[in-house]
Amino acid sequence: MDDHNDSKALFKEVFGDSSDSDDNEQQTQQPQLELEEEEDHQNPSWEQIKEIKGLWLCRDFLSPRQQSSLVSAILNEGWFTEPSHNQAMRFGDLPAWSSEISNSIRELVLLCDPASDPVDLGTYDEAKEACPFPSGLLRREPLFDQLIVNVYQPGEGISAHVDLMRFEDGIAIVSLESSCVMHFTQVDRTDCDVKMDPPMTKIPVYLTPGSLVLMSEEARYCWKHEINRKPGFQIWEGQELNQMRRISVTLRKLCKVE
Ligand SMILES: O=C(O)CCC(=O)C(=O)O
Ligand SMILES: [Fe+2]
Repeated sequence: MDDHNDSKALFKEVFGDSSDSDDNEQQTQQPQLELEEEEDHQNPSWEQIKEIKGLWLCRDFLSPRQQSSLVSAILNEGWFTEPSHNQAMRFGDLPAWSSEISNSIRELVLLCDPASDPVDLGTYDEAKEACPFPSGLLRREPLFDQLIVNVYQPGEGISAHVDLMRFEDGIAIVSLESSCVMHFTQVDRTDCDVKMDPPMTKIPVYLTPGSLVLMSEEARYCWKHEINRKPGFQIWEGQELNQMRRISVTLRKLCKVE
């Protein structure tokens, strides 16, 4: 309990807290990840991975200060006290720091969501293509209700997979600590006829600490993602990456059960 409160306080200190701004206001969820904090100014910019529809990267989603605060909040949860504990999964009511991330993702994507700017309807389709998260998904409540935190020691990664179909479209991954290369390969399915030349190309995506990956549509359903941290696989710009511990936070939404 105390640990939880400590981490909440720590997170508030670094990320700000809008809940005590006006006692008379209804307790509404406000975006609290102040990504444009004064002395910790970040300028988050989106990069579309052009080979993979629906794959977006925001390289400077969290500032170094926000990253260390988030790492502390995660470690303060007490989920990783044993070296053998390397994954924690939570459903439903997620920790405050995780809601902060969700709010921040929503806020950041809304800044370039064509549906929130009806003026330029002529180019709506183009603008939709250029949006990091489909509008329909962005408006769902909650945006995410499942959380996985993975802690990888050097050499450890995750094998190629498509996330389970029990999760809706629209997945977010925040990277912390060690940089890594995530590789994407096409799934071998007839309903995923993604045109690639040559067809089995592996697309590497460099994930730096503080970056955010958003996967939807083809990226989520038609491509596997993997992180192979065995020697010889973590190469970026011709250099083998120096590996340390890596932490990732994955946010997803469970499909509704009919
Ligand atoms: O650790 C990561 O960056 C990816 C995690 C992941 O793909 C998953 O949990 O499904
Ligand atoms: Fe995954």
